Amino acid sequence: MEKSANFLFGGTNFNRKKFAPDFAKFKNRTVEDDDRNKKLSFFEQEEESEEEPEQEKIASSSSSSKKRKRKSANSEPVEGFDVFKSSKKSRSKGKEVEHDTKDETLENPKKELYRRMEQDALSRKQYNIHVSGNNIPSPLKSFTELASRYGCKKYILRNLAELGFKEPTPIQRQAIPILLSGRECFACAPTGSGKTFAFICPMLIKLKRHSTDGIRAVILSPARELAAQTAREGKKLIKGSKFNIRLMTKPLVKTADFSKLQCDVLISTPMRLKRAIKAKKIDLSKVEYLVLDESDKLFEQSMLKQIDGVVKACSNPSIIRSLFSATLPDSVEELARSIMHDAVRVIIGRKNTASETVKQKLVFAGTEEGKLLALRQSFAQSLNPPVLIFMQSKERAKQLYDELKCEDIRVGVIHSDLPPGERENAVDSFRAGETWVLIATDVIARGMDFKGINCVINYDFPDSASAYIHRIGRSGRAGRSGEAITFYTEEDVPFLRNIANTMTSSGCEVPSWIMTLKKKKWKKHRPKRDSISTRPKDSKIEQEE
Ligand SMILES: Nc1ncnc2c1ncn2[C@@H]1O[C@H](COP(=O)(O)OP(=O)(O)OP(=O)(O)O)[C@@H](O)[C@H]1O
Repeated sequence: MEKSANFLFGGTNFNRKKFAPDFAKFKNRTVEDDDRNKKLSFFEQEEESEEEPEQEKIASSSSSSKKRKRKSANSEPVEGFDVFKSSKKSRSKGKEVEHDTKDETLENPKKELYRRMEQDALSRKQYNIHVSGNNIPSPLKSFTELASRYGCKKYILRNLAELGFKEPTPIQRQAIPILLSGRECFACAPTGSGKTFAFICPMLIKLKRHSTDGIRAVILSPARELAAQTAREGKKLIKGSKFNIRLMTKPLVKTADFSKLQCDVLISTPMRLKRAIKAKKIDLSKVEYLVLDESDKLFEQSMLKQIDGVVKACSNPSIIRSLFSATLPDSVEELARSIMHDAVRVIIGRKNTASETVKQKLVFAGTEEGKLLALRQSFAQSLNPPVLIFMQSKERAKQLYDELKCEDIRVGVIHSDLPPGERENAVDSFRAGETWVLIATDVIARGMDFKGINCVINYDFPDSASAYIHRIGRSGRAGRSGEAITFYTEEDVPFLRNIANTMTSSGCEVPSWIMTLKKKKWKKHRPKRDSISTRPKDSKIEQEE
């Protein structure tokens, strides 16, 4: 027993001196404090009585402490203080009570704190949650805790239930309480593990209700399709409320009067938002929440300038920023640490690994012609749609589409040369099952949640390990199983080892000769490849003439 306790608290030494103010909170709690809290709850009940959660609004004190309270060591939500809140709640409702009573808590704050720490450690171990930072809030046990701990409105819980979500995913268990307690965070969790709701849910709970005060939350996504998907997912969660979630579209940037626009949450790509900022069309000074989804992509050189512009425009000093991705390079972590305030780091499982629910295979195709033959053969043998095929460039995506479009396969294509409407159609038709095979560039490699993709084919070898992780992560989402096939030619062999490492760390077997290859440092591996065609060269010449 003692052994397991040592294990759980390995490296953790409770510093009573450091947390003296928090002990004082336990000791100095008075009847007035209780009354004050009751008044706050009542005030909130008056405002939105039909939506008010049944359980006591523990979060009222934390929401009133919004303005940079996290800067003060005294007011930070230390774990002991959380315990205090939940014991108060359990007295009032008699629910979720373990065995703590007020007296016990007051007399034994240290014991209580240890108990909570032990529970948190067990829970984090169970869900493979790794955290670092100060005073990290306990992971959620269930969605209902959102009401009991944070005063979440009923409609959100109802909508989560309607979506069929029975319990929070590991990233939701930990990231939601962190953001709800007013802390900044950067998080890395596998593809398809529910990161979207991990940041939308706490945002809506904290914003509480629709307001005419202007934009209060911004979510940045690196691609239009992902921004549109995030807006759609967010709207599922606000059903039954007056919240306004808006997607920044081209017409909106051009024509909208943002000073009059009803918008609580704005979802945009960095480019579109930067344009609106530059044209002085939009005021982001009241933004309380900023989420950088697929943060490592957003921090790439091509987007960094726009991100910088948006971060600067969100000038509210109390802003809470968060970074989410399935891949978190050390450089992004460093950047995050330097710009964020007292941020909590959350990693689910092992950092930068592929989803374990995807069966991964490497296939040597020899030449470009060999790839096309292999693809046709596999379709002829067993086409199990939906299938997503990734290409290294829009030119190659067009070429493959031209090769396959006249065959019996319902095939679509998406790349950045297509007009927005056609891009949207390509995604919608694929979602609706009208196209079985979607040929794509990396524009949809990240974040896109197509239900039940059976197979991802990396027709062209990905240009980085993170591209590989995101591409194959379009399959095997939300616990489902999936498959990923990666074609390679001689040119790709030097880079096999990097993919092989990712494969083995997510439980897939890799031929031993690949593991003996030298690891190569890669910078965007996109070799010049022969064009895609199986037509005999002579017939091509005839046609060109
Ligand atoms: N608590 C939950 N229970 C069941 N399903 C969930 C839960 N939360 C989210 N999902 C579903 O899981 C799927 C993947 O979620 P999401 O798109 O947020 O993944 P992600 O972690 O952002 O992936 P990626 O890294 O690819 O962006 C979605 O279909 C979503 O509806």
